[in-house]
This record gives sequence, C-alpha cells and structure tokens, in this order.
Amino acid sequence: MAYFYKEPSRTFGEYLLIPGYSSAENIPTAVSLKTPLVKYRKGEEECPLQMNIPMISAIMQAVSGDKLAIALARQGGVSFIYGSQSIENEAAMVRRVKSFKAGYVVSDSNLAPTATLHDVLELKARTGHSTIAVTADGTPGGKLLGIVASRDYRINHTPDDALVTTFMTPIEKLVTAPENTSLHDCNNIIWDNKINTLPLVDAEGNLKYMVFRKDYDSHKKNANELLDKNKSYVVGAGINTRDYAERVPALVDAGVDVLCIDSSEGYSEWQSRTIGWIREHYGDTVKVGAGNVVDAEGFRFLAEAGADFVKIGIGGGSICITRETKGIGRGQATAVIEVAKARDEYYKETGIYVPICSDGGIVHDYHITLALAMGADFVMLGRYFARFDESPTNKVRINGQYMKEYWGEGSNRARNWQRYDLGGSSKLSFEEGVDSYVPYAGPLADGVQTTLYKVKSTMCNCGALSIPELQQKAKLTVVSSTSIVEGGSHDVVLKNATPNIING
Ligand SMILES: NC(=O)C1=CN([C@@H]2O[C@H](COP(=O)(O)OP(=O)(O)OC[C@H]3O[C@@H](n4cnc5c(N)ncnc54)[C@H](O)[C@@H]3O)[C@@H](O)[C@H]2O)C=CC1
Ligand SMILES: O=c1[nH]c(=O)c2[nH+]cn([C@@H]3O[C@H](COP(=O)(O)O)[C@@H](O)[C@H]3O)c2[nH]1
Ligand SMILES: [K+]
Repeated sequence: MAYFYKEPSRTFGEYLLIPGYSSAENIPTAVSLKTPLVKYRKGEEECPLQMNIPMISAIMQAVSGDKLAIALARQGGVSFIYGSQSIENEAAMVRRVKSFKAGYVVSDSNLAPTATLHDVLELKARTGHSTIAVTADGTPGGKLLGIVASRDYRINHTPDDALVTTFMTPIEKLVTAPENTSLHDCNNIIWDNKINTLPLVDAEGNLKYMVFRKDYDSHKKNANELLDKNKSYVVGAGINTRDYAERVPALVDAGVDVLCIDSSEGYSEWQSRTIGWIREHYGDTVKVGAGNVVDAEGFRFLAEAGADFVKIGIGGGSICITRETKGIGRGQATAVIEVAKARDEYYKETGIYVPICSDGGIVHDYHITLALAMGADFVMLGRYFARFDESPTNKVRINGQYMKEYWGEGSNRARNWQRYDLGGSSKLSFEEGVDSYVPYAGPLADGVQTTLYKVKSTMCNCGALSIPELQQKAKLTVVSSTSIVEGGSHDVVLKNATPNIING
C-alpha cells in the first residue's frame, strides 16, 4: 500500500521566526554569512570551498551567464553557468569568468592612428567610455601609440576631421607600467602621478590592460569577493546526466571550481552514475553537487553516491509548473527541514558534513533567513537574480515599467535538448516551465547588499552572529492563514498601492 505522510507539506510563507535574546554584540555588521559549499570533515578540516554569502544563482539561461557570475562572485557568492547550451559555449563562459581580472580591463574603446575626432565622438557615444586607446592597428592588443581622453579636445574648436594623433597624449608623455604590475602597485602609480588611467603594456609595447582610478575604489568596496588562489573569481557550472564524459573535462579544462548536476529530480541511477564517473576520473579533486531531492531518502542516496552538496526543491520555483504537470513535489519548507535533519544524521554517522541548498521559491528576502534557520547552508535563486542588470536577458518596458525576461529551463523557450529525446521524438513532450517577465531591479550589488542586510538584521533578532548559530538558536512557528493576513498592512487605505510581493 502507498505511503501517506502524516503532516501536510508546508512552504516558507507559512512560517515565522520568534526572536531570541539579542545582546549588545548582535549588530548586523558583526554577522558573518560564511558558509560551506562542498562537503568536508567538519571539526577535523577546513571546508575546501566556502562562500562569503549564502547565495548561488540558478542554472538557467535567463540567469547565470558570465556577467552575472562575475557580479555575484564579487559579492561573495557563486553562479552556476547554465548547461542547456553547447559544451563549447558553456566552457567559454567559464573561461571568461576565470580570466576576468578584477581591476584590469581589456580596453573596449580603441582606434587606429588614421581615426579622426569624428570617430572618437562616435565611439564614445557607442561605448559610453571617454578614454580611448590609440593603437597601431586599432585593436585592444595592438602597439600603444597614445590615449585620448575628454580633456584632449574641445568640441566646436577641434576640427571634426582632426587626426587623433594630433591631439592624443602620445606614448612618450604617458605613464605606463609592465603587464604584470600588481593592482596595488598600479594604484600607487595612479596616485603618485595624479592620473586617471594607467595602461599596462608588454615588452613589445603592446597594450594589455587598462587600470582605472575609479575602478579601484569599487574594488576596495568588495571586501566579500570570492577568489580562488590565483585571485580569479570562483565560478560553478551545470552539467547533465548524459554528456558528462565530454562536458566535465571541457569545464574542468576551462577552470571551473565546482559543478552541479542540473535536474528536476535527483534520486536516480543517472545521478549516481554521473557522480561515479567523476570520482573514477578525477577522484575528489572535481567538486560536484547533485539534486534535486525533497526527502531524507533522496538526500542519503546522493550523499552515499558521493555528492559534494545536495540541492532541495521540486516544483517550488517561480516559473515552475512541475507540480501541475507531473504531480510531483513537496512544500519547500518541509523538504528543507527533513533534509537538514538527514544531513545532520549523516554527519553524526560518518563525520562528513554535506552542505544542503534550498533551490527555488524564495519570494521575500526573509524567506532566505527562514531557509537558513531551517537548516539550509545556502539558497539557489533564479527569479531574484534574473531581475538585475547583469542577468543575460532583455530589459523591456511594459506599461511604463521596466521588466526583465525570465523563463524556465523546462519551458519551450529554453529549448533544453535534455528534454527532447525522451522516446526519440524531436518535439518537446510537454512544458514544465513558463516564459515570463520580472520587475527590473537595477545592479546586482545593490540588491544583494540590501537583501543581506535584512537577513543579518533578523539574525540579530534571533541572537545569532553566524549561520550555524542561527540554525542552533532559531525558534520557528507555523502561522495560521488569519495571522498571515495580520502580518501585512491591513485595515488602512494605502496611499501608494504598489504591491511589494515581487520586490522582496
Ligand atoms: N527544480 C525543479 O522543480 C524543476 C527544475 N527543472 C529544470 O528543468 C531542466 C530539465 O530538468 P529535467 O527535465 O529533470 O532533466 P533531466 O535531464 O534530469 O531529465 C530528463 C529525462 O531524462 C531522463 N534521463 C536522464 N539522464 C538520462 C540518461 N543518461 N539516459 C537516458 N535518460 C536519461 C530522466 O530520467 C528524465 O526522464 C533543469 O534545468 C531543471 O533544473 C524542471 C522542472 C522542475
Ligand atoms: O518546474 C520547473 N520548470 C522549469 O522550467 C524550471 N526551470 C528552473 N526551475 C527551477 O526553479 C528554480 C528557480 O526558482 P525561483 O525562480 O523561484 O528562484 C531553479 O533553480 C530550478 O530548480 C524550474 N522548475
Ligand atoms: K526517482
């Protein structure tokens, strides 16, 4: 006979935290959000890969491209580049993140010596950048001849057809530095010489990078940025249970730091085979997360198969229609609570702590705090990150409001090939996700900082200065549907009736 769970499964919106005692030490700036990303022998060794904030971005076309990956690593989290693209393209994205050197910019505004002021103005309008490198062949890596900045010409005075060579600051008068100069030294040179731009050149005088004064200030602001031992940003990538023998080596070769099997459902032989293949070929040097599961059994299966972390969540995502189409899934809160218990039991038995991730269904910022309090080590977000400038999708204006596009990996739009060869048909058998808009929310850095300030502030209410402390001290209560109404503004007429459901 089928098994029936005794309790209904619940989701984040049905829970609240009850404050604990907060001492004078419980202030948001004192809270650490450091959290392990991969398994380790807790108490015996350091986790080999930790994050500075408990957030990873969803393995989705509309979310995790290289631009978002850089922005998120800068804040201390990790993106998982989407796997529903060719192996070459995915590896190229990983490579772009790994070769991105914070503070060192490959010039995107370059002209040849035959260019005129007219070309300068046109280029400036196109790129929005006012510093232009003049190189022998007009490429970003050509021999550097000079630099043009706004102060080098006067519009309406300098003739439109004046050659750049007549008004640029020529190489003889430029301060430059060798290509391997450290960022710290670059900035000293910038300060000592009172310049705004320092070109870095190789032994032949070819331009390699530009270091800008204003970038250094922003670099200094990112105290949380997540770097590997070569000072490159940490990045993850999604894989599937079919082409791993080709995809994994390509991603590893591109320098990926951590992989994750991307699937709606992880309690399967496909996943244990995939992890097994990785262990056979790379031992423990290649880190791989697996999922998704929603119960203790599924967790244990993946932990025993060797997963480095386990992802929780079926059908809770904002663009998900899995529960409606397939009738599988579980309330996200219940799933997290049960899996967290299984993780702790597994740790007690084996000494190995396998971090768990709550994936999907975060609507309000406080849902992140709830997920952590319920035992998640970090959360994966799709909708949340899709709203920012750095997500790879179009920003569009609808009814006077800016929106970003956001679609599910199981939607027709994603044309996810993983879903096309069930039974050999070339047609997608059924859709499991929708195509949608989400309200545009500006730069990622601002959004993440506001969100995490709220998380830290709630943690202080609970008397916790770290995620493990929150998990130990949190007191959670289920709320009745009537008290949920009480929790919103009620019995008043709002002056500005903007719904805040989607703003967090
Ligand atoms: N978290 C969630 O609730 C959901 C997530 N999604 C997303 O949609 C995308 C696609 O997910 P899925 O459809 O679950 O992809 P999947 O690749 O895990 O599974 C697709 C189908 O292929 C089968 N399969 C897997 N490996 C195989 C192999 N080596 N040989 C033969 N058959 C194999 C599976 O059993 C399944 O029927 C993912 O990005 C996933 O994250 C989709 C629905 C729900
Ligand atoms: O049923 C689904 N159909 C889909 O097409 C789909 N695409 C992504 N996902 C899952 O949703 C998560 C993101 O959820 P949020 O937008 O709520 O953050 C993601 O991290 C995935 O777990 C899907 N689920
Ligand atoms: K299964």
